[in-house]
Amino acid sequence: MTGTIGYLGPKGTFTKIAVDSMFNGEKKKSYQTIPECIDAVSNQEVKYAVLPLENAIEGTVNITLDYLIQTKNIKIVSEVIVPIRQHFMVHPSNVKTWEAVEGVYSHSHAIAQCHSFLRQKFPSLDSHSMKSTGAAAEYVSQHPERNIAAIANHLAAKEYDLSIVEKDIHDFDNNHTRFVVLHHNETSLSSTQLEERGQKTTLTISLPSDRPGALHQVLSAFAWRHLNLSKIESRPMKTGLGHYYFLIDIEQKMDDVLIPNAIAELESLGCTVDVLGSYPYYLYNGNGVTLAV
Ligand SMILES: O=C(O)C(=O)C[C@]1(C(=O)O)C=C[C@@H](O)C=C1
Repeated sequence: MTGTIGYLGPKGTFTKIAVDSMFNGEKKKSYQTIPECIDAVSNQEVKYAVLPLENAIEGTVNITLDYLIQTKNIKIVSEVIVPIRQHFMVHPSNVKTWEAVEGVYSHSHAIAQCHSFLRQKFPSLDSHSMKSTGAAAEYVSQHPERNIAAIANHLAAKEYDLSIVEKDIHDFDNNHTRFVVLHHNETSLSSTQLEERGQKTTLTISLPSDRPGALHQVLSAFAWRHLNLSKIESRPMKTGLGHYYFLIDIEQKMDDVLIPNAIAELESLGCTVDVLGSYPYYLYNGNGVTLAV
């Protein structure tokens, strides 16, 4: 694998952990926002982009999904699932006063993953949404004069010299995020560092309007072929109230018969189907790969 890899940075983000678990030795370039990173892979400024798609507590990262769907020339070529541990951190000069912080900074998904902790410990604390957890940690490190905190991971604490004052503040233990690797063609990408956990094919399906039972017919095209679905989600098409498309993950790779025939059946019902990718997925458990901080 050669070529630059784009990711949601700066240093110390969860996406940086994901990108390092998949790519070792390649040049990496951080982008401040998800759309900028998607544009970079679409314009071939970078070869691959790694971005968060779904979190076990907070659900889909809508901005990744929406841009992925709108940007027609990129596909999901691989996926890595990363455990997410959120910590509460402050500038070292504020360690003694951390229980009186006047604000908390983080990515909106990270704040949402720690909702119960924040509600119980700081019922009236202002939370500020930042472009990433890494950007929040960087901001807190640059403002020692303010008694503020960031929610971020242990690498961010190390990177920006912050002190973790409360560990593992996410509301549920089994916190994981799916990160997708995007590329401007359809060739799936295998990791040389991680063990494969399975294969998936992701489709978007828009239903014909005003057809009773259309969703039932869509699902039965998969059911009678014994195609196992691991996710179904609806998203607004942004063309008007009540207009949705469905995002479906099939738990197998694209084959020559079953999935193409299911798609043909859906198209004959008047559905529009797009394949967002057919790719292997991996679990990074923190072992076996040395992460470059
Ligand atoms: O802000 C980061 O560190 C990210 O990599 C983004 C992101 C997300 O968008 O969900 C990734 C994983 C965590 O779920 C929280 C934040």
